Parts: sequence; structure tokens; C-alpha cells
Amino acid sequence: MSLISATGLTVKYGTQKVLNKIDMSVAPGEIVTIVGPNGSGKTTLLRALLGLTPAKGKVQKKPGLVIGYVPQKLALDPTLPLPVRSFLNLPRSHTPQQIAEMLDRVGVPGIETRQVADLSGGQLQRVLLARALLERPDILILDEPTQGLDQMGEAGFYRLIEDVRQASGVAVLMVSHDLHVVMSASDRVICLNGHVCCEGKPHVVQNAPEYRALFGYGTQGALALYQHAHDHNHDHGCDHDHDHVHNAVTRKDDIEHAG
Ligand SMILES: Nc1ncnc2c1ncn2[C@@H]1O[C@H](COP(=O)(O)OP(=O)(O)OP(=O)(O)O)[C@@H](O)[C@H]1O
Repeated sequence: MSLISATGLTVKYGTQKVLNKIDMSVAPGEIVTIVGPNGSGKTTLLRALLGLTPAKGKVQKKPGLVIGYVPQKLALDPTLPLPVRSFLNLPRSHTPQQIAEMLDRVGVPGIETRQVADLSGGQLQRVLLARALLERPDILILDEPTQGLDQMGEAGFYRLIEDVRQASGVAVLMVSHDLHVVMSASDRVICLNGHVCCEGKPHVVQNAPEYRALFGYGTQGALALYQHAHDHNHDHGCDHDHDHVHNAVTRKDDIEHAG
């Protein structure tokens, strides 16, 4: 049984349909990454799954599911004094030993007394991850967890996620722009553009015309890093017009079966 699933999930902001009939799920222990261009609805999908954004359709969660959520942005007043230890004790307190062990586990040992506002981007991401993990989640939901990190920082963070999964069996659903790392660190990739353009194992998705139409070899073309042969068939891809969802879903099915 999946931990969390969506069926026909649709979100509108005013008249703008941001998500159209999304079907997706995450199984126990799986690392699933959502990729898609800016504004394609990635954050909205996470928020709808979490019940933070009103949506039509169905979200089903395993009974008693514990979710560890790391949002894209931390809404903290930088002038407010907030040591790491106090931050990690929100919303529930933990023993000093639990906190010390968790900080060690995520690679930032001994920073309990540092101010959250003074942390580097990479340290803050790890503290946010520690806070989510302290809740002993069945699934981590991470929204662009490596935003603002350099390439080394990104790679290190994804290695850490993989280690955490190995050690605890936690499932991971994340949004990422770091396609190069995503492709190596995910069990499954969902390519989103208002609807699910394609999904499957990373190597299957990266060869899908829908994926190439979105990410191609352009500015975000991390694909070029590990695939140099040019394929001339990448023009007919994920349609930005949501009326063509039926075609995209058919294509999605083809890809899944091909994988
Ligand atoms: N609260 C809101 N009210 C109105 N429109 C919104 C709201 N939140 C998001 N949107 C719009 O919905 C669309 C999808 O936004 P979303 O943040 O989910 O995209 P995204 O794929 O996460 O983008 P990015 O990669 O830039 O983070 C965008 O056009 C955005 O402007």
C-alpha cells in the first residue's frame, strides 16, 4: 500500500488551473522527485498533498502517517534570537541527546547554540532536515531542499538524503531543479507541467520526449551532462495546453510500460 496518493487532484487559483487531474503516489521507502519548469505547480502539488492548499480530487494517506515537511522558504524573523536547539524543539521538545545525535547525523554536529539566522544555506538546510527527522516521519516532503547551495553542497545533501533513507527506511518526496543530481538520487521521477507529463525510472524519463521538450539541452539542460548524443525527436513533447491531458496520460502509460 502506498504511503500517500493523489487521484484526480486539481487546483485552481481564481480562474487559473494550476494542477489538472494529477494521479500520483509514493510507496514506503521510495525516493520520488518532482521536476518541472518554474510555475508548473510543483510546490502547489506538495501543498495540496499536505492539505495546505484546497484541491479537488482525492488525497489518501496511510492511517497514522507521519510526514516531515521541509518548506521551500523559512518564514522566520531574522532579528528574532533563535538558537538552533530552541528551533529544533518546535513544535515538540526533544532531549539534548536526541538533538545532539540528530545534528551529528545530518552533518552539522555541535551547533545547538548557534543562531538560526547566522547559519549558512547548507547548514540551515541540514537543520531543517534534522527538525523534520526528529518527528520520526514515514515520509519526508522536501521542497527544493538544495536551493541556494553550490554544486558540492547539493551533491552532499542528496547523499545525506540517500543515507537517511538507507538507515531509517523513510520515503522521500521532493521537488528539485537540480536535474543532474535528481537523476542519480531518485527511484522515480515525475515530470510535471500542470499535469503529469511523464513519470518513471530516471533513465526512462530522461529519454521521454515530454521531458526533453521541457528540459532539452537548454539553460537547464543538465541532461547534456550525461547524455551527449543529439536526438532530433524531442520537439513533440509536453504540451503547455492542459486540454491535451489525455494525450499526455496515454504517453505516460506508454513510458511506464516501456520501463
Ligand atoms: N497562493 C497563490 N495564489 C495565486 N496563484 C498562485 C498561488 N500560489 C501559486 N500560484 C501560481 O500557481 C502556479 C504554480 O505555482 P507553484 O509555486 O506551484 O509552481 P512551482 O512549479 O513550484 O514553481 P517554482 O519552480 O518557480 O517554485 C504559478 O503560476 C503561481 O504563480
